[in-house]
Amino acid sequence: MEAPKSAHTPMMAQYNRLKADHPDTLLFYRMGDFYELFYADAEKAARLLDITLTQRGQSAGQPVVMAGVPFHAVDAYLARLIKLGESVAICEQVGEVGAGKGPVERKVMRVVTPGTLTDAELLNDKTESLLLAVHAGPRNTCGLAWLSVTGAALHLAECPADALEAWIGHVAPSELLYSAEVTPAFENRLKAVRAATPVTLSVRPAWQFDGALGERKLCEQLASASLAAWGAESLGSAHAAASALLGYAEHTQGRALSHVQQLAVERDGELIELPPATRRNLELVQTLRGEESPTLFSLLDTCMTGMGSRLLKRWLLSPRRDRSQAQARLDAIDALQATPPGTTVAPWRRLREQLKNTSDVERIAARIALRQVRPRELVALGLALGKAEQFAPALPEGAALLAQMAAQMQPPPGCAELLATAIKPDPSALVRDGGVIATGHDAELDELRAISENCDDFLLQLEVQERARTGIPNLRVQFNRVHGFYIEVTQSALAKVPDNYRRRQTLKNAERFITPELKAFEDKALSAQDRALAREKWLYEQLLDALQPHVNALTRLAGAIAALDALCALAERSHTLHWKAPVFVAHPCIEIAQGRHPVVEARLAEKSSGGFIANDANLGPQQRMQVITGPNMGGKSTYMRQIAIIVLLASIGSHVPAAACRLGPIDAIHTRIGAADDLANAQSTFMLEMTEAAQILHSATAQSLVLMDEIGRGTSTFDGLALAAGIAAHLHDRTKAFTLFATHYFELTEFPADHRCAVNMHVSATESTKNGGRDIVFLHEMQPGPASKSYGIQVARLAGMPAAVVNHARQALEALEAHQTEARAQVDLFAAPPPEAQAQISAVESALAALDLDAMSPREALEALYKLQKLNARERG
Ligand SMILES: Nc1ncnc2c1ncn2[C@@H]1O[C@H](COP(=O)(O)OP(=O)(O)OP(=O)(O)O)[C@@H](O)[C@H]1O
Repeated sequence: MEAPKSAHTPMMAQYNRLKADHPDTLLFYRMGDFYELFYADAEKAARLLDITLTQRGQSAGQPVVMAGVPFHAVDAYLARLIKLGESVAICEQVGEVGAGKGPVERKVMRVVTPGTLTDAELLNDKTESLLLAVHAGPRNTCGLAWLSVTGAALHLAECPADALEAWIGHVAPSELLYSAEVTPAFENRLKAVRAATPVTLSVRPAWQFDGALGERKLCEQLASASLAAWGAESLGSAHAAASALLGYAEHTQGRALSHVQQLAVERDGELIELPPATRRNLELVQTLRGEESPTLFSLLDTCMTGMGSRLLKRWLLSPRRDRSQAQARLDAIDALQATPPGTTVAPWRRLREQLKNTSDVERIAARIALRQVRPRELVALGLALGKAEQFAPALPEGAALLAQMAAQMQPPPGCAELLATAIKPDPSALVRDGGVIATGHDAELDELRAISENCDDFLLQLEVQERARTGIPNLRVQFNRVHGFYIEVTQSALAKVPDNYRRRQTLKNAERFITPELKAFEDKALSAQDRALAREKWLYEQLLDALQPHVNALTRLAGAIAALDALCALAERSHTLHWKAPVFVAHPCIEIAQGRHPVVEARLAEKSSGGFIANDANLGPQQRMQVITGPNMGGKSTYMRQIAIIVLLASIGSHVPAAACRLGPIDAIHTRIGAADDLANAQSTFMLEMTEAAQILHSATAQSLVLMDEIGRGTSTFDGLALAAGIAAHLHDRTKAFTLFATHYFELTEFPADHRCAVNMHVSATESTKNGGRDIVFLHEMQPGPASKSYGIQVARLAGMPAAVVNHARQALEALEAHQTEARAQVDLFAAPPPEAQAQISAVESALAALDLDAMSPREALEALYKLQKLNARERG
C-alpha cells in the first residue's frame, strides 16, 4: 500500500525523531559524504555559514529545505558556528548501509557546544573553554560548579546572590547553564552578563539541578564515599549546580567524564578580588580594544606548551590572599635561576629546551578518556612520556614545589611501551583509513596485511607467467580501487587472448580481462584488506581500553609539566626583563623602588622611543593615599597601573618589574579608569563611572588597592569636583584603602592639607626652550607635591590643534584665571557633612526595650501591655 501524501518519508521520519531530542541545537545529519541540515536548521546554517540553501523532493507534502557541508571540512564549519555561540549535534550513520529495509541507522554521537569543546581543531591552545552551571539556592546563596571538559578538575563554589556577576567574571566561562525555572529577575541578570561578555546561555530542565543527585555524582566521580575530605559536604547549592553540569557534559560527550577526578572548592575571600573592570583596565588578558596582545599575559606568556600557557593564565587571574603559594613559586624560580656549581647554564634554560614541542598531555589524556583521541596524538603522547622521564632528574633541588612536581613527573609505568609497540611511528590521521597499528602488535593483523602486501609479488609473477603463456609482450596485470584486479591487453594483441579470459572493461586502445585465478586472488586480497581495517579498528578500541587506567596518572603528569613550564617562563621573563623578587611582609604596605610598567616599557623598547622612566611608590599606614596631578600624557595612568600590575605579579609568585618591592597583605585590586560608554547595558559614561565608583566604595577595605583615574570628569565641573572630593574623603576616612587618586581638579591638591594619610604627587613636565617655551617635554618622573600647571593647551598643540584655536584658548585661559583668582569663594570642599539627625527614641520604645520578657509571668506581661498602651496614648496627646 502506498504511504499517504501527508506522511514523512522514512528518512525524514528518522530525522524528525532525532531532531526532537535536540530542539535547540543545529542537527548535522550524516548522509554519505555530507552533513545535511534540514528546514529551520538549514535556513539558520545557510545564513550563518553562507552556504547554499536548496530544496530537494518532498516529505509530508512539503518540499524539503536543506543545506549541507562536506564531512571532511566539518571542523572549519563547526569552529565558525561555535564562535557564534551555536551548538551542534553530530549525527552519524552507525548501521550497515543497505543492511535493512529503511534508512541506515543513525545516532547523535556527540553534541558540540561552546563550553564542552574537545577537538584540537576547535580549541585554542592557550585558552580554556569552561562550562559553568549556576544555581539560585536558598538563603540568598548561589551555587556554582564549573569545569573544562578537557581538564581534570571540577570546581565548586557558593557565593552570596549579589556576588554572582563577580564570580561569573572570575570564572569567565564560554557557556553557562541555568535552570528553566529561575525567576525572571535572575534570568535578566544572566542576560546582562551575556551582553557584556561573550558567553552562551543554555537553559536546562529544573530537575537536573538536584543537590542530592549532584552530591552522589560528585562522590562517584571522585570515587569517594563523601565530600568531607574536600570540605564540600555542606555546599548543597553547589551540588545542585554540579548535578546539572555533569549531566550536561556527559550528554554532550555521549559518555561519563572518567578523567575528571579532582575537586577544587573555591571560597569567598580566598582570592584577591580582581573585578572585571580591573581585568579590563589593567589589560591583563585582553587590550581595551579586545585584542589578545599587547597585554600583561601576552608579555608574560613565553611558555613552551599550551598546558603551561593555560595554567599561567589561571595563575594570573586567581591570585591568592594567602601568600604561601606565591612564596613557594618564588622559591622555585630562585632554584631555577641559580646556576649549579660546575655548570654555566641556569636550570630554567635547559628545561625550556626540553619542554619545547612537548604535546598537550592534559588534553590528550582527556580525549583518551572520552575515546576521541586520534592516532597521531597517541604518538605525540608517547614522545612526551619519553621526555617527561628527563624532566625530574633535571629539576634543581632546594624548592619544595619542584620536589613535589618531580614526584608527579613519573610517567605511568608501561604506558610509553604500550604506545610504542601498538601504534606506528607515522600513522594515518584517522583510524578508519587504516595504517595505524604497528607491525608486530597483533599476529592476525600482520597476516591479513601480508596477504594484501604480497599482492605486488603475486601480480608480477602472474604477469610474467601470462606473457609467456599468451606471447603478448606488453600484457599488464594491475589493480585499481574501482575495478579491482585486471589483465590489460592492447587492441593490437587481442587475437592472442586465451579462452579463459573474461572481459571486464573496454578502453579506447585496450581491453581489460579477468581470469578465474585472478578473481580468486582478488576476493582473498580484498577481503583481507577489509578484515585488516576492521581488525585495526578493534585493536584501537582495545588500546583505548588498555590506556584508561593510565588517564589519572597522565593528568597528574600533565599538571606537573604545565607548572614546570609556567615557572620556567616566569624565570625566563625575570631574567630577560630584569625583574626582581618581591618580599612579602605582614604589615600593611606597598613599597616599590624603581617600578616600571612592563607592557609600556616593552612597547617603548620596540619603538626605540626612549627608555622607560622608573618610579618609586610608597604606601603604608601613614601614607594611604596619593593625590596625583600633572599634564595629560604625563604618565599618571601608567604609574598607577604599574603599581597595580606589580602588586598582582607579586601576588601570583612572579618577579616584578622593579628594583625592589615589599608587599603587605592585599585583598582586592579595584580600578576606576577611563570612560567608555557601556552601550550594551544602555549606561551613559557618567552613570557607568558612578556605578563602578559606588561598587568600589562598597567593597574596598583597608587591605585593598584602589585606582581612581579622573573620577568625576563625566559631568559638569562643579558636580564632578564635588563628587571627586566626596569619594576621596570616603576612601581616606572610612575605607582607608591604599588609594591612587589621579585628577585634573587642582582644588583636590588641597586635600592632603587636612587629611593626614594623603600626600600630593605629580608627574613632572617642563616647557622646552624651543618655540618660545611653548612646547612641553614630559619627564614622566613622579615627584612629591602638586603639579604647578596643567599644560592642557600645550598638549593640544602637540596633538596638532590648529594654531588659531590654540591662541584663542590661551587668551581665554588667561582671562579665566584672572577672574577665578578674584572671585574664588572659600569653599571647604572636604568639610565633613553634618551628622545625620538622630531619630528620637520614643518613651514607648524605651519602655518596650526595658522589658525582660523571659522573667515575666503571663499576667505581668498583660499588665505591661496595658501600661505601654497607656503610655502611647499619652505620648500622642
Ligand atoms: N614612566 C614613563 N616612562 C616613559 N614613558 C612614559 C612613562 N609613563 C608614561 N609614558 C608615556 O606617556 C604616555 C602617556 O602616559 P599616560 O597615559 O600614563 O598619561 P596620563 O598622564 O595618564 O595622561 P591622561 O591624563 O591624558 O590620561 C604613555 O603611553 C607612554 O608612552
